Amino acid sequence: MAVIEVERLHKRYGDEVAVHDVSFEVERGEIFGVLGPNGAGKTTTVECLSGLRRRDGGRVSVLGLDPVTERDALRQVLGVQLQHSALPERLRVREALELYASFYRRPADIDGLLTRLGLTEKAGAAYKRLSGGQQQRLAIALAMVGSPQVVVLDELTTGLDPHARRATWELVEQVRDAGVTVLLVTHFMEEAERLCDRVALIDAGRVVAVDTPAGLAARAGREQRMRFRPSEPLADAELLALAEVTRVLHHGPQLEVVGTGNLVHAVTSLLARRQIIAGDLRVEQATLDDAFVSLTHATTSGATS
Ligand SMILES: Nc1ncnc2c1ncn2[C@@H]1O[C@H](COP(=O)(O)OP(=O)(O)OP(=O)(O)O)[C@@H](O)[C@H]1O
Repeated sequence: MAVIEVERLHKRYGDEVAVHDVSFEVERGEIFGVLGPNGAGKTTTVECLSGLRRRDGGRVSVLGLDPVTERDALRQVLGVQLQHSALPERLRVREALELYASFYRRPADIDGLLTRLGLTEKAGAAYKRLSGGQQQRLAIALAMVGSPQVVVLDELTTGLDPHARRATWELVEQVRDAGVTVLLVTHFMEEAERLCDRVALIDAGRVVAVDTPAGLAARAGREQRMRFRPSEPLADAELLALAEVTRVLHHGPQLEVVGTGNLVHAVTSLLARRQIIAGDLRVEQATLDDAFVSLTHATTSGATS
C-alpha cells in the first residue's frame, strides 16, 4: 500500500520553477531514496510533502492526509529531519527530546530512544558540545520522538566520517525494521545503494527514473567487464556463444570478458558447468554513479532551467 503519493507536484519560488512535475509513490515499510544533482528540487519536494511548504500545483498525500489542509494531523504521524536543522547551542540532549516530545500525543519513551541511538551518556550534554555524528543521531531521535509512521531524512550523513556514516545507516535500518517508512534525500550513491529499496532520480525539477538501485545502474547501459585466470583452457567460442558476451580479450594467462546484461551470472554459470575455477576474478559493473551521471545534467550553479 502506498503511504506517500506525489502526483504532478509543482512548486515555484517567484519566477523560478523549482519543481516542474514530480510524481512517485512510496510503499509502506520501504526506504525510498530521492536522488539528484544540487538544485534538482529534492528538498523542495520533501518540504512540500512534509507540510513545510505550500505547493503551487499537483496532489500530495501522506498516510491519506493532505500536508497543507491536514497539517496538524500529519504532524502527529510524520517525523522530519531537515538539512541544517540547528538547535539552540545550550539546549541539552534530553531537554531537546522532552521539548519535541511535548508536541506529540503519543511520544516515544525518551530513555529508550536515547539508548537506541547511543546517546544515553550525552543526555546532559549541550547541543554545541556534541560531535557531528552525535548531532545527526540527535536529529534522528528528534524525528522519531513522536512515534511516527513515516520519517523524512534530508542529507542525513553529509559531513560525517565513514564510521559515523555507517553507524547512521545502521540506525536508519533499525528505524525501518521497527516498521517505519523512510524517505531519504541523499547525495551519496553508496548510501542509496546500501539503504534504499527504490529511488527516484530527480533532475531539474522532474523525475527522470524510479527504480531499484540495481535497476537504475543497469539502465546506465555501460559495458560490464570480468577478468580472471581460468584453471583450464576455455575456448573463446564458448564464451562468445553466450548472448551476454560481446568480446573476449587475452592478457597473458588472464581472460577479459566484455558484455552487457547479466554478464556475471552467464559467465559464472558456464564456468561452473565446465568445472573451471576463475582465479583472481575481478568484476567491473555499472554502478548507481554511472546511472546518475548518464541520466542527470550537472549544474555547476545549482540553478534549474
Ligand atoms: N527559499 C527559496 N527561495 C528561492 N529559491 C529557492 C528556495 N529554496 C530553493 N530554491 C531554488 O529552488 C531550486 C531547488 O532547490 P532545492 O533546495 O529543492 O534543491 P535540492 O535538490 O534539494 O538541492 P541540494 O542538493 O543542493 O540541496 C534551486 O534552484 C534553488 O536555488
